[in-house]
Amino acid sequence: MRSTETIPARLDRVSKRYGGAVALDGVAVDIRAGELLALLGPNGAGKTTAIGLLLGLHQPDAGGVELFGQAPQTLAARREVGVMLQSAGIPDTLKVRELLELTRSYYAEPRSIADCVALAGLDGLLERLYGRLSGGQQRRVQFALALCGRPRLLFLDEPTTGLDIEARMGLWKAIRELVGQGCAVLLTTHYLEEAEALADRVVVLNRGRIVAEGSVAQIRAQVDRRLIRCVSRLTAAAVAAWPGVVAATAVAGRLEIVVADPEPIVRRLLNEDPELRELEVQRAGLAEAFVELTREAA
Ligand SMILES: Nc1ncnc2c1ncn2[C@@H]1O[C@H](COP(=O)(O)OP(=O)(O)OP(=O)(O)O)[C@@H](O)[C@H]1O
Repeated sequence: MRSTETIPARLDRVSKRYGGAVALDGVAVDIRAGELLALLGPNGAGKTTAIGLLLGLHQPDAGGVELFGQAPQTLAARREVGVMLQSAGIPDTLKVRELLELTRSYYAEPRSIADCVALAGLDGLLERLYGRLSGGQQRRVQFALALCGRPRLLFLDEPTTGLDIEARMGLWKAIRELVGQGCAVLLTTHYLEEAEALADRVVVLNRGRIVAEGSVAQIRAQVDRRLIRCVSRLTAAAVAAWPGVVAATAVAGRLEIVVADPEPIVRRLLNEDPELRELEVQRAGLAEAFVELTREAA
């Protein structure tokens, strides 16, 4: 049998139902040290359930869940884990410094306050009450609390929601630094550019099943599509019905058309609308692949 002690997190053919609803159906994923795994999927795909199982908050109906080769409820395993969830439940009436000191006290070898401040971008916030911070500042405090115990496994559930661009870039840099130090990270995000920027590996869940898995480049190649953009009087609904068009949408006054083979569609576009402007063709990104993968599976 393969030793699993060095694998920070493992879901081994896990299934979970809530009454009649299947939340996860035979999902197998390992998260390795020094790897950032992005778990993607539309609403209801099973991402939160997967995190809940790994945190020991729920029991699977079938299959196994391990943290560092142990049950997720084990104290020794939990001490290796840092968590930043959507709902934080952090007391409003404590100062940022007090929150950090309290959380650090649970761990054997916590990071220094100065390191936490630097990694999470908390300059000038230590003496402020948590409840009086802006949403983005609170998010950064939550990140600091997740990493202050020097975890070997970090769960980041939509960590940059509500952050401005500068704060988001700062958080990405800190996440890369932690991964570089060997930390394993499970990231869920609705920002596909975040997965493109950070993920070593992507797992796409839909309706409780893995529908695609691999590097960002592999997922993108699995759905090798081109994205045509233009300004045109043609409607998205009309273009969507053309043979060879995978999807067509109107985005901010432009048509965005996903296709496998761009030339015939470009020809037809120019034929049907000689006034068409600002034509661009590019390789489709993770976002387009993701939409198609989750739609195919549905
Ligand atoms: N406590 C619960 N009771 C009943 N059904 C639940 C419960 N928790 C989750 N489910 C169902 O299980 C499925 C998976 O939900 P889950 O929250 O894991 O999805 P998700 O991928 O995290 O979605 P989102 O992106 O919306 O957060 C959904 O159909 C959901 O309605």
